[in-house]
Amino acid sequence: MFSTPFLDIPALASATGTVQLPGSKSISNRVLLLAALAGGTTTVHDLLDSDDTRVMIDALRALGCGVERLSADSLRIEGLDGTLKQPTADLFLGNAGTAMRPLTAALALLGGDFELSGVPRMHERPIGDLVDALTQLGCRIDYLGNPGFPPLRIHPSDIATLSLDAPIRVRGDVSSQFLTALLLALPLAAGASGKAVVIDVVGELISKPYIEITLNLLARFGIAVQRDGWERFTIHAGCRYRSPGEIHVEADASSASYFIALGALAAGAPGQALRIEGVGAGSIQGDIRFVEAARQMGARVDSGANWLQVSRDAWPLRAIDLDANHIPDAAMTLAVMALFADGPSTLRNIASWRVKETDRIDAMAHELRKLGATVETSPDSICVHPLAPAGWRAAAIHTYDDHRIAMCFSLAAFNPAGLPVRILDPKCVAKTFPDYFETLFSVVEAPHIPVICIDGPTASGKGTLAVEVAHELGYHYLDSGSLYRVTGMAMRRQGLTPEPAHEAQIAALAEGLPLQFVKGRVLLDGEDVSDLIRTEAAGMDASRVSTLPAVRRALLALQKRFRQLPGLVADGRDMGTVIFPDAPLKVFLTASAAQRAERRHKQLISKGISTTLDSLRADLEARDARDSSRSVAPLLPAQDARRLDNSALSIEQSIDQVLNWWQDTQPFKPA
Ligand SMILES: O=C(O)C1=C[C@@H](OP(=O)(O)O)[C@@H](O)[C@H](O)C1
Ligand SMILES: C=C(OP(=O)(O)O)C(=O)O
Repeated sequence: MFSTPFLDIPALASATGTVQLPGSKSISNRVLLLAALAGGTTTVHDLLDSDDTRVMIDALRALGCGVERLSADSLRIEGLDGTLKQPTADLFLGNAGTAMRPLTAALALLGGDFELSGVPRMHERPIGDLVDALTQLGCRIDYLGNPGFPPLRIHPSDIATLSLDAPIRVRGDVSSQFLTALLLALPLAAGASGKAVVIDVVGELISKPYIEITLNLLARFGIAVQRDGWERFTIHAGCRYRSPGEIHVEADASSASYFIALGALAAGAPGQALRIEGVGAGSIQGDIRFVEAARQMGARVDSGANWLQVSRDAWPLRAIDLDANHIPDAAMTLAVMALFADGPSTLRNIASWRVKETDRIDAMAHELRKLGATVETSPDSICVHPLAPAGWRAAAIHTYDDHRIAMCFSLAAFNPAGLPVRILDPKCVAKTFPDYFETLFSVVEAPHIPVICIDGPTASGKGTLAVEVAHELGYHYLDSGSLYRVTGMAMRRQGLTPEPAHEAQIAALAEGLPLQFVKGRVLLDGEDVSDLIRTEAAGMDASRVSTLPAVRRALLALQKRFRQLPGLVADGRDMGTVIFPDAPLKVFLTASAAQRAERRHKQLISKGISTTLDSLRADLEARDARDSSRSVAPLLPAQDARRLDNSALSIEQSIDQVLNWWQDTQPFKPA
């Protein structure tokens, strides 16, 4: 996950490969609650691991439910079977509607004293219609803040005394999650009372396909519900939750929408499609119908039961006019696709957008306008005009702590103007898809991946500076100075010696080195070799392999391969001059020999190695002279490098300077 203040996505061109998507949020949280309400053990596979499921799991644990994590995406749940082990708890439910609404209903019926709260935005998301329905039944719920909104206090009630004779009326026109909450929880009452429970929906039910997910999963847990149109739902008398034992969660169809759009937008080579695995035509999620809308706009989509294959067909895309009430979440993706269409596109009947993670109609309009688009809105619709190539502007997209805004605006990086897109607070994707950007970067190609080169003499502090700049920008990091040392070490491990006779083998080894630089450490195939490559012998081997031309060529190729999305910070001695001569920012870092000698002295003393300042300084000066006068790859600043003398600067000041220079190269105005 990118936890940086912003993430810059360079202009993207094509997309190919396969993505495996994380589990469905809507299915995961329903299954977790149903497994907790049922008796016995349920093993859940392919569960979504994200903020929304974590708050649900933490809540179930706080209620005394046994939850054992088997792996990152599988859990074993010991159900409560109708009896709470912890009848009092304060539950924090973040911004997860699928936790707040269903838990409110379940806890109101289970009996106990609970406080339910969330992030500030959750306290602005309505819950009054659900509380009204539960109050009619005889449950006691107080608002702790504004009436109609969380936080809530739920008081104990006796399930035996609930009024179940008349149908329970619930409004369905603000959120379908109120009806889902009642459907998931009321089997408790139907079971305990031996009476059928009838729910009547008041007003036109929105987001209907989510009710189908609820009914489908209730059936998997042994609860049959009779549905009469979308107005009346009857839960059979005496029903009981029965665990299916094992259950698999499909991949998230709403998350699939970004990749379906990607396939439609990216100019892939003919016959090359983007493959999406884990969800397909057999999905129980309503958002799979995003495929129909994408096809209407011009995507070519092939599908199997649990896979999709997408490529660009019509170009520009065709404008669309759609009642998107059935796909409220995925429809946001259409609003960004509309920028690439042949006319204005309108999405209608989406008033619920206004009460989700943010007011999504206003937020989408505001951010689309920043890209240059003309956008019209009404209380329940949005109309987006396409952008001509010259109309696009580089924008820093505010994400309002809304995962879907962050994800759908990443698609703007396909703009024909070749502009990057800045996504502010990219970690908001943690709600449902923590690795969204990593997954995106694994299948897209960018014509120009940015590189920041930081070259300079030994002990100038370039390693520390480069690591920090990479960290701030969420970029990859290349410590090129360690490459010959690692190659030497890998060579010895293969039983080879630094002789010309082994040159080809060493070069082959060097080119494929499975190297990573993580938090200032050097990892070779996952093993931390940072200290091993710093020995005297490793230094000797490094300088001997560096004289073999085939090895130098192999390492050149290896270094270039570090240039990956979203960008790279490379430190060394010839990054800006030889390896990445087209880098948009090159920094030549220096410090006085006296300063560098002092820093090195402190470093060695802290490691218990005794030495004198004078001798260190003399060594450094001699090395500088050798480095800058040698005929092969002398240590010289690139012509277009910016010089930074950090003798009198703190590390923070140096980082700020480089980040400011970087900002100057970018087309974004400060956010
Ligand atoms: O039941 C569900 O899992 C959901 C229902 C929808 O909400 P509304 O019914 O409020 O539209 C949807 O937007 C949300 O992301 C998940
Ligand atoms: C509306 C959403 O979430 P929630 O489940 O919190 O309602 C969403 O994921 O887009």
